Amino acid sequence: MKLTVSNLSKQFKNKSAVDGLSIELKEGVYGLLGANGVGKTTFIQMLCGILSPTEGEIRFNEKNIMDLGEAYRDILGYVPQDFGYFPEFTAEKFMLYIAAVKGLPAHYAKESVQKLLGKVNLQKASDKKIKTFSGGMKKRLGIAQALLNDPKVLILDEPTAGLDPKERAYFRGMISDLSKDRIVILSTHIVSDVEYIADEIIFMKDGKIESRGSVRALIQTLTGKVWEGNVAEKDVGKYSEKYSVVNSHFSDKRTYIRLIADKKPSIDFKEAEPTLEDVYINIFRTKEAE
Ligand SMILES: Nc1ncnc2c1ncn2[C@@H]1O[C@H](COP(=O)(O)OP(=O)(O)OP(=O)(O)O)[C@@H](O)[C@H]1O
Repeated sequence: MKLTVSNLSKQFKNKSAVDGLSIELKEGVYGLLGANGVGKTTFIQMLCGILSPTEGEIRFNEKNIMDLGEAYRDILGYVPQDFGYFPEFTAEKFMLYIAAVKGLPAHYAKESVQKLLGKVNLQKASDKKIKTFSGGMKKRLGIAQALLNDPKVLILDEPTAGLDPKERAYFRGMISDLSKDRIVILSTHIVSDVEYIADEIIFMKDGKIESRGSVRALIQTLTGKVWEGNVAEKDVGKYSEKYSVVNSHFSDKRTYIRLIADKKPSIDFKEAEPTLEDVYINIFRTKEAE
């Protein structure tokens, strides 16, 4: 199974939201990371066949998804950023409604609705109206509806926005469980959402793929380049002008700084273990500086 994106572009008037993007995706979890506005949603909407590209194409197992039409929608699950949740519907009624829209047979729908509500831990809330749900419950319902057709390609756009840390952790576990035999694409600007569950990270910037690889490989690119130290407050500006500062905070009369540099910046610094957050900030900071 593969999803092949070739030279994909989307132009909105004079704005190029996606710009000549090519990638091949196989079974596994992909974390699509990038700051707000880099083109993630536009890319995802094209992957779902909701938006048509200005140029290029997307193929599922060598067939253009636009030509596949309904057959592609049958294998696709999509959790959009904002979902129209029908506040007066109960969770079960909403799921049955989506199952009908997806054309699933009624007897099969009834059974899988209960199973899926269980999977996302909403079984007890199945007869509660959606307007009474917390943000996390709505997100979980969004995932459950996307799974109704047992999709081969599952796409989630900013799925953890508005969730608290506990809900985020629960969500990560759930995605890991779902990833077998599927292509799962998870778009986010939050590194920790994908750090532990993605087989591959795709950094997107200005409508293009800036960098990609496994978490481990990406982190390794910064080995020996991440430093942390405590410096006098008057020197903070000097370091932030010269280096990519990942983190800084004032503590105990001095300022703690974590930065990226090819060589040890001064005797006040010691080498630190790189993280994916460092990679993210380095990519976006370096480019901004240019
Ligand atoms: N329908 C549209 N018409 C004009 N410009 C658009 C349209 N949709 C998106 N854009 C622009 O294209 C760029 C990419 O937007 P997109 O929503 O894809 O980014 P994103 O990475 O998903 O950001 P976010 O996380 O904020 O949704 C932005 O500059 C945005 O303003």
